Amino acid sequence: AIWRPPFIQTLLSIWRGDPQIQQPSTTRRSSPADITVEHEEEENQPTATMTSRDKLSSATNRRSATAAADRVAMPPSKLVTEQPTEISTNSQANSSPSPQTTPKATASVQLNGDRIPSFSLSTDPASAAAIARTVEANTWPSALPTLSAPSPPPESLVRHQYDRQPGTSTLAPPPTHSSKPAKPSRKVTLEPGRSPLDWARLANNPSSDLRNLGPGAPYLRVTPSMLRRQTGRKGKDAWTVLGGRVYNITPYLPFHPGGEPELLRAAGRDGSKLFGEIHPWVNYETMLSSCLIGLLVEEHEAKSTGEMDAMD
Ligand code: HEM
Repeated sequence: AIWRPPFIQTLLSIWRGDPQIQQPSTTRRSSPADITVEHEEEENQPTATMTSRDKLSSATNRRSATAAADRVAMPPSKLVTEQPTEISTNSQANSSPSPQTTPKATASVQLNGDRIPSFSLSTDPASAAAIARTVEANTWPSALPTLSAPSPPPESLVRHQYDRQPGTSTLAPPPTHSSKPAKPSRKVTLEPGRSPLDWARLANNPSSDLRNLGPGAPYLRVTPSMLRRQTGRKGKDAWTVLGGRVYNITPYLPFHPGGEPELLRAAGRDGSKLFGEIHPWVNYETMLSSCLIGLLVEEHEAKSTGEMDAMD
């Protein structure tokens, strides 16, 4: 083989129309084998004047000479020889097998001025480390969107939106005095004709004897012993004491909104405290005026019906 300067060989290759020489790729690794294949196809065209041995010898000499010249003339790819320091230091990761099975994006940082990373699919285990170090080095262009996840909403907003307590809707009207009381009602369903108006009509009828003492009977001085016998049982009327006065509550029992058993709790004794605990606003004096028996007196004070008339 005749020694020729490298640039001469390069010019010859360009003149021959070798695509590998005319359009060198910056991303593909140029190897002498690649170029040799091109020449091999070209040189394998047989001629009539060459023997098979001459053709073999000629082709071999040309290939070796061309490959040697290309190695000198064509600098290796920068991606192969000029790896960043941080990537080349991960040769240990290259040698050890990685359990990663899915392809990962790899960063190849070009050091020709613009530090814009490019990515390609690869199973190289050093790629992840290269990406991480590239990001840490803040080489991302500012125009590219970041991959950071949006921050979650504040805990207070989540709690107010999804954990609203019943009855606290912002659409509900503000609480007023017409709202139901917290204590459940203990009223009972009364029989027809037992309404407060029915009671008022009956109580104001002069022909009604709600005292059950006979027509024109005077007011009585009632002793505690007399009161205890008026329990509403064994055919006797139910008397109670409200504010020192004795009333016959027997005719009112079917009209009592709280039910007869409730009203009978005060029968035969002083019901003032019990009454005041449940409904002190009720005007019992007016409602039971026609049921008045007399005054509660001490045991020795009960003398005559004449004194009972003085209660008026
Ligand atoms: C002293 C024994 C009495 C007891 C233990 C008693 C008990 C009750 C109870 C438990 C209620 C239902 C309260 C509710 O949850 O709404 C009630 C209602 C009522 N009671 Fe009595 N009561 C007594 C005497 C009387 C008397 C003497 C009168 C009148 C003559 C009366 C008139 C009423 C009225 C008008 C209501 C309805 C109150 C309302 O609409 O809020 N009670 N009573």
